[in-house]
Amino acid sequence: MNVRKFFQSFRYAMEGILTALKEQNFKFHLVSAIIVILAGLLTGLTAVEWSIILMVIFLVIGAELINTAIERVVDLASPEFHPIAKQAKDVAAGAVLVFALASVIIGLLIFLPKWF
Ligand SMILES: Nc1ncnc2c1ncn2[C@@H]1O[C@H](COP(=O)(O)OP(=O)(O)OP(=O)(O)O)[C@@H](O)[C@H]1O
Repeated sequence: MNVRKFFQSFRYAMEGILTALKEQNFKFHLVSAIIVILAGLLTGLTAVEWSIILMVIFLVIGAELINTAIERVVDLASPEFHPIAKQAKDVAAGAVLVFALASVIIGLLIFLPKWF
């Protein structure tokens, strides 16, 4: 195993995350994640509940990263307006929305019984 190459790939992945950080939607997901983690700390969650909450947070952020990558590739391949380019971007955005909706439902299922 080439350790140097492994760490270089890690650095590139971190650069990708920093690039996506400039996206408004990515910032929104990060702030939401911080609020949910603070709410979890204040509420008190079991290990299983923390695992589920952290999993959905990372899934939404991962989906947003893939969405940003798709946006960039579409912009590169189709700088001019094209209906297929629109479909690609909108479907990718739809995927993030599906993950985000699932995370909201899961969050409510975990937090609401503890609060009320
Ligand atoms: N090259 C394109 N061809 C066709 N439709 C596009 C193209 N670029 C963006 N769109 C569409 O225009 C709408 C608005 O896109 P907008 O520019 O606000 O965001 P985005 O391009 O999807 O993301 P970002 O601005 O973060 O790169 C969306 O429905 C998107 O799919």
